[in-house]
This record gives sequence, C-alpha cells and structure tokens, in this order.
Amino acid sequence: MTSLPRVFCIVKCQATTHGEKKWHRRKQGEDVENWPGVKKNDAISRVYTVSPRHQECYFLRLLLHHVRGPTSFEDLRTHEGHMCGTYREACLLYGLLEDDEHWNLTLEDAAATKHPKQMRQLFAIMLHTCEMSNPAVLWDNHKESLSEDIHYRVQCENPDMEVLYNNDILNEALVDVQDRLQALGGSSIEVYGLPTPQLNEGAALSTEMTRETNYNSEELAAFVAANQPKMVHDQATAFNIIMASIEEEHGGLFFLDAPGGTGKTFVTNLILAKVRQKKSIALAVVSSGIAATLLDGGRTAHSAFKLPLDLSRQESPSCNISKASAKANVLQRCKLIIWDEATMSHKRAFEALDRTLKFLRNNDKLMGGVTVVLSDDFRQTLPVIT
Ligand SMILES: Nc1ncnc2c1ncn2[C@@H]1O[C@H](COP(=O)(O)OP(=O)(O)OP(=O)(O)O)[C@@H](O)[C@H]1O
Repeated sequence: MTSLPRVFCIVKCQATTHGEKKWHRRKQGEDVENWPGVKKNDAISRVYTVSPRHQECYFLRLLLHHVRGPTSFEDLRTHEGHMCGTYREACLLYGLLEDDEHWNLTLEDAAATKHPKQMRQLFAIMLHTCEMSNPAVLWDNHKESLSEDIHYRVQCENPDMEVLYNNDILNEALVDVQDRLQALGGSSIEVYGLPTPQLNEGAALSTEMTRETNYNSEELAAFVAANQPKMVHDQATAFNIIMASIEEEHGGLFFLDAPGGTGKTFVTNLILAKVRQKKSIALAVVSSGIAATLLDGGRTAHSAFKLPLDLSRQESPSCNISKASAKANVLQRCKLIIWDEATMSHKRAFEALDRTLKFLRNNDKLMGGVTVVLSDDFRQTLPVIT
C-alpha cells in the first residue's frame, strides 16, 4: 500500500460530467541504462527552497544546481578528486560562495573605532545574519582586536611581565561571542566553523596560569632549531627518552646525572622550550633562588609547590594546595616538571609532591602521571658529617 501513491495517481475523468475519478498509472519516464530504479524524462521540476540558515542543506542545494551528473552525495562533495568533509567546503572549492573581503573590511573599520565588546557584538550579529563564507578565517584575522580588553585586563593583573595573546584570553572572547550569539537566537558557535570555547576555565586567566603559558612559540621554536643540533650523543639520548615519555604521556621519574659543566642545564632548557613551544605547561623548579635564574621560567620548589617548611618534622607531608586553586589548575594541566639541584632538597619534598600530584590529578601513578625530571650532580654535594 505504501508504494501505491508512487506508482498510481487519482485523476478526474474528463469524459464524464459528474467528474468521476479514476486511478491512472503515473508517468515515470524511461529506465536509465545501468542505473536500476532511476528514470529519465523531459519533465520540468522544481527544487525545494532552503533557507541559508540551514547551512549544510543550503550548500547541498547550491551544489545540486552546479555539479553536473553527480551519482551520489559523496560525488557531489568531490572537487577535482578531493572529497570535502562538508558541502560548505565543496561550495568554496567550486567558487560558489562570495568572498568575505567586505566583512574583513567591516571588522577592520570597527577595530579602529569601537570597543572590543562592541566588536564582539558586531561579530555575533554578522555570524547570525550575514551568511559569511568562512567565519573561521575572519576570527583568525581579528581575534586580537576582538579580545583586546581581556588582554588589557590580564596585563594589568600581571604588571611585571609582558602578557602575550594566549589561548585562554582568546577562549574568554569566544565564550562572550557565543553568549551574545545565543542571546540573538543563533546556533552554537561551532556550527559556524569557529573553535569550541571551553566553558569551565574559571582559573585559566589566573596569574599562575598566565606565568606558565606566557611564552612566544616562534621564539621558542627558533631556540630549539638553533640548539637541538648542537647536542652531543649522550645529551641527545637523554633528550629523546624524556621527550618520548612526555609525548606519549607515560609519565615517569628521571634523574639527569652528569659531572658539573657537561650540559645538564643546556638539555633541560631545550626540553622546556620544546614542550612550551607546543603551548603545553612545563614547570621548572630548583631548590635555591639563585639557581632559579639559570632555568627559563625557573622558580624555587617551595614557591611553586607551596611545600611545608618543617619537612623534617612531618611524617607524611603534602603541599599546601587546594583542588580549586589556580596552582592546582596549573599542576593538573602540566606535562613536565623539571627539578634542578634536586640533591639539595629533602626527600620528603619529593614525597609531598608525589602525594599532592596524585590527589590533584586523581591519578595513582607515580607523580600523578606527570613526567618529572630531577637533575643534579651528586659529586658536587659535600659529605654530611654528623
Ligand atoms: N652541546 C652543547 N653545545 C654547546 N654548548 C653546550 C653544550 N652543552 C653544554 N654547553 C654549554 O656548556 C656550558 C655548561 O653547561 P651547563 O651549565 O648546562 O652544565 P651543567 O651540567 O648544568 O653544569 P652544573 O652542574 O655546574 O650546573 C654552558 O655554557 C652551556 O651552554
């Protein structure tokens, strides 16, 4: 019964005066050779109208008008042998979408005269109503103007360092654009091809986090490119083993031991740069303040981990860091901890760190699954005489 309307239709019989209705077989055209079930005829038909708001449907409709002889949806999305992930991308490759240059100029003009908050409102309106071809490229071109007020606020909170535009600043701007878009009744921001904002980043723009993420990737890449080839065989072996542990997220505890002046600090600075270059967090701590100046971004272990001062008197000490604090956020996200001059620290300092990392990261592996590199030279430690 379900196929009845496809095969038959009911029409009024012209011959009778009473308008009697009769079933007639539908005109279906001729079969297409090698395509069972497909018919062809010379009838003119209509394609459904689709609103540009239903983005992928709209782009599919656009392609149906321009691509000749497609045999499947995949075929429709394929341009010169490359199958696109979306119909929008295929439309772009076919040159069916208009250039976004006038939207680019609009945002450039706004950047010169408007407050970043007003720019974000403008960008949200543009996303919602202007059917731009590639909003992600516009975001990329103007993300710094769109988040300038947030950058300024973070800079005022951290007057002793030059704050760079980092992912957390851009994330806050994206969250604001998303809120404004939703207030206008628009879709979620990913629908427009923009990065998904992280909503639970309350402590992300804290001084602690800014300090650990405020690195210039290009400068670090240049430093790595200049120094990595200089490593001697043993340095390269240590470097590769530690980098593999970080990249594969195996965690583990390493001890970098070599006589003084043989390049331990050289290797650790290279590892720090390599990790930070990828926007990951790498903490560099040392036991004494003066040695902290030798490591890039170095701090004393007591300051970074809030170690208790009376380590020798406590049986099982742990760091004074609560789970909701900014320090905890840094330790939860960090991939590497380098502890130089490790032989100068009390063994309970390492036990306290181990306990704290396990607790903060909800991970029972050694050091909560973070790769920890201890570095020093026992030969330089004076014998303790009691
Ligand atoms: N492969 C290398 N190529 C060029 N210079 C290097 C290399 N390895 C080490 N150096 C240089 O040698 C000097 C001493 O190295 P470094 O300070 O890293 O040694 P160290 O083992 O940390 O010493 P200490 O135990 O006294 O702290 C530094 O100036 C460093 O830049």
